[in-house]
Amino acid sequence: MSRVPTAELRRYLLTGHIRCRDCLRARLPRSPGTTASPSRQTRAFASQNATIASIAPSVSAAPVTPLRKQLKEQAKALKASGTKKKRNADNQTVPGWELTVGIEIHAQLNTARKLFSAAATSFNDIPNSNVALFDVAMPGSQPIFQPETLIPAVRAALALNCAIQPVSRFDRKHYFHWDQPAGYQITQYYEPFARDGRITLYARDGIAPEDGDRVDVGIKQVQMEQDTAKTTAQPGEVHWLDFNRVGVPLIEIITLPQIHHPATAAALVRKVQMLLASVDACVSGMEAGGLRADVNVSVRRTEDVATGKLGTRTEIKNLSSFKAVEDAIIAERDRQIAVLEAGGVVEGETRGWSLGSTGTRRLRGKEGEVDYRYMPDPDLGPVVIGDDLVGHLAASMGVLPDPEIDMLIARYGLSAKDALSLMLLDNGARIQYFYRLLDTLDERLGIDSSAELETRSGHRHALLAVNWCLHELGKLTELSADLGMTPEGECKVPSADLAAILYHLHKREITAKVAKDLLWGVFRGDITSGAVSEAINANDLWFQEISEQDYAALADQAVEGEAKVLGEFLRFKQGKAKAYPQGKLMFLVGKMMRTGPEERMDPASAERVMRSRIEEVYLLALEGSK
Ligand SMILES: Nc1ncnc2c1ncn2[C@@H]1O[C@H](COP(=O)(O)OP(=O)(O)OP(=O)(O)O)[C@@H](O)[C@H]1O
Ligand SMILES: [Mg+2]
Ligand SMILES: [Mg+2]
Repeated sequence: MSRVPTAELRRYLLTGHIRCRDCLRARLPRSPGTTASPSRQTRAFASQNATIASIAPSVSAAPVTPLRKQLKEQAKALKASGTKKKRNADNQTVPGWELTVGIEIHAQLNTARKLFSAAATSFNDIPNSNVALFDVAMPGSQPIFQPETLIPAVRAALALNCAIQPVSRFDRKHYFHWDQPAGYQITQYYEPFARDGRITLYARDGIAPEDGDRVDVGIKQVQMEQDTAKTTAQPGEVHWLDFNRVGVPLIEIITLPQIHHPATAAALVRKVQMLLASVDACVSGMEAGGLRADVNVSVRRTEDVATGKLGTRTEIKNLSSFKAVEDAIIAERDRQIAVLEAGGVVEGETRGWSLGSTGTRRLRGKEGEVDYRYMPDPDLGPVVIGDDLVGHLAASMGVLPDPEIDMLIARYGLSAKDALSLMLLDNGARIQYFYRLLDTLDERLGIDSSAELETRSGHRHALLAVNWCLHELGKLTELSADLGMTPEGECKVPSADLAAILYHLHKREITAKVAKDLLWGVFRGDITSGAVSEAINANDLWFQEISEQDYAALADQAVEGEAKVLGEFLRFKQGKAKAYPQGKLMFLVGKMMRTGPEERMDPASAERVMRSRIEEVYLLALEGSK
């Protein structure tokens, strides 16, 4: 992130004095490094507030380390410590105990304006450039509810099967922290705009096997509220603040305490992300910070389940990955059980979790819990949502994830796992890319995309497209920067260019190896958009396959001296071995590929010819000689 230009904000925050009338305009640094060390005043402000950090409800001050790196370091540390962690899949239950979890999910709504001001909600702009006077609580400024924020909010609540409330209200929730200039957050709590929802999770969503085929989790309510400023911690107790995020509309989705397994909790958050993306309600997913989860955890002995009374809950705030949700719940469950088994009591408290840790850590206890002094906001009237709006949004909602996954499986022959991955990647944009790619591919292959593709060969090009969308595009991001995927489903590899590559591959006009090289060429910009075929021409990359006779000759050569290997095929034919020796077959194919002109050979053809030579020539000869 670039440096936060503090000059204007400092003036306001420290002296209450501000010059500009509308938005706070950022000033670019005069030269790099000139303002890198913060002024005494900023330091004073930061340290004065440092103690407050420990009681503030949300501080997103963690320095950003790539997830992959964090996980690697975590694995290394575990290996070094000699402690082998139990796999999460084997750690869903503890005999004699029942776990209960309720989740609060905060999601940034996809709107152009903030909740109570007309400032833009763009996050990639220069820090502190999208800040209206109300957003920094300028005395005299007032909230102006932006009705358009209701559109994604209501769509999200409908996707969660909630009852939309005709009248809802905003309250002030008071606490003091630097990321909240007014000293209170405007939120709905007592009269939210949506209640009584439900989310259904299936086995394919990744719920714990103990939950069977499906589990329903109730949604207590969905409320609208303001986001806080973004804090970036710097060395020496200095914090940089970006007020672009202040006042951005959020929804808080609160589930009932009806989840009993850690994997099911993670699956619920994943599904909520997918649902919000499918109705276009949310800007980005967890990996990009658009979704954050707080998990509430309690345990009770199985013999106490019949009493209906839950154990005391603790809350772990601000989890930012699905894995963190599952890991933190497991760690907290085990901690609570250990406390109770040692004869202690679980205290209601707020706890924190950082990636790679093995336990949750206490942030504040119940006695330290802030009294939020909720009160109705006198500057805001009730929000009235008419049936016409609800009806219109319900009618125009589009396909939700479950029917879409069903369709992907039935129509294109995808596995449930691949369908789910496609839906989740790039917060729903990867599947849009897949549809664009498939449309172009269908058109080039002359396939009527509206017709049912029931045969296996009908699925073949779709499966090829899925495979490349998931795995080959995925490989590009492993080694290099991101794909630059837009919400509409276009990226650095235009779908039309990938369609051209896959068209030639599907028609067996190029090899898979050449196709992969072309993909890199397009990604790096070496091949300009629309010029895939020209690149194949220019570099003489067309596949000129050797003849069947050539393949047969290579097969004969590969089989020479391999009597023992051929014996394995004979054993299978005679029923002495149960499984076909596929590994041995591929060994022989490998030999063929190494001796022949690889760029003119197709491994699938080599395999086919080798298999038929074994069956029709060599085995007959072997049988005859016995
Ligand atoms: N005994 C319990 N065990 C586990 N979860 C619980 C238990 N009791 C309540 N919960 C869950 O705790 C969550 C409470 O969230 P809610 O937003 O209503 O209150 P809060 O956490 O006090 O407020 P906030 O954190 O927003 O200031 C819900 O998801 C609920 O299901
Ligand atoms: Mg809450
Ligand atoms: Mg909470």
